[in-house]
Amino acid sequence: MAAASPSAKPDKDRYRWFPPGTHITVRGLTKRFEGTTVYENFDLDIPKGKIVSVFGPNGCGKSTLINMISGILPVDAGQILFDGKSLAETRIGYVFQNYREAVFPWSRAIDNIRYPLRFLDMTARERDDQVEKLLASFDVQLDLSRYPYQMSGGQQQLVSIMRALVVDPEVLFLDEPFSALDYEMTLFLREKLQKVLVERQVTTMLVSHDLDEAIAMADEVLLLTKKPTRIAERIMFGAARPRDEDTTLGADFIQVKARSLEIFRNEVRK
Ligand SMILES: Nc1ncnc2c1ncn2[C@@H]1O[C@H](COP(=O)(O)OP(=O)(O)OP(=O)(O)O)[C@@H](O)[C@H]1O
Repeated sequence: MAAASPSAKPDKDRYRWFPPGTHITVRGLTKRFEGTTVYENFDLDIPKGKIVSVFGPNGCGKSTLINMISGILPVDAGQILFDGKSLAETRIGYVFQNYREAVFPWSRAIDNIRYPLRFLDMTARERDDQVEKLLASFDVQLDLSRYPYQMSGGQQQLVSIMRALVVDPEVLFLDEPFSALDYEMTLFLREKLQKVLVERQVTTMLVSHDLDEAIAMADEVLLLTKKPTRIAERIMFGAARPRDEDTTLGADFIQVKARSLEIFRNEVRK
């Protein structure tokens, strides 16, 4: 007899059960907008310390998913836990697509980066150390005394990524963080971000419209269906890191991309 899937368990157990190595557990998630059901009784497990890319048809609810998990958007029903803890007990970071609205125009880069630390119970010295450590991990040349208007879009997004990471988040959410940037800056930021996330073992959910990016950044690609949204498939991608443009030329990448495209096309045709 086949093993019972978690969703076949009685509700009481389903809410408690999750596979080893899981960081985020989503159970029975339901979300409707004006009569449209986006998620209905949706379950998801996100592994600890891994990068999971979220990819799917237009409007299927990629942003809605990470916004609900990160607490930006209320859920209609369901439970979300982080290592069994609530969101309030978990340190998270969030990077928005639109960095222009995310960075504070009145603050220098360094003050933007430092900002979230003021909400943590730390001494001034500890805050400085935290910022220093982060800057060292990124290892980039950036004049931190500049204001956002004196920086390129890519530099501003870099600042907002650093601001999200300065609190040493257990979980990081990114909603199309590179889609407004030019290709050169995108490649540069992907490389830097990957390095820091892997070093710090941050559990990461990345929404991307770019399938190559979704795969190249990910340990696992979460492919979603059209609404009401379910998981179409989860595909592991185990290529060595650091990954760069050449990663997308490898046989394993091409295989994962072909399978992802097949699922995506099937969904879009429905
Ligand atoms: N505040 C809202 N009010 C009404 N409908 C909404 C709201 N936010 C999202 N939706 C709808 O919910 C669905 C999912 O939206 P969401 O932005 O999460 O999808 P997405 O997969 O991230 O989209 P895209 O591929 O366009 O980035 C869409 O049909 C969208 O129109």
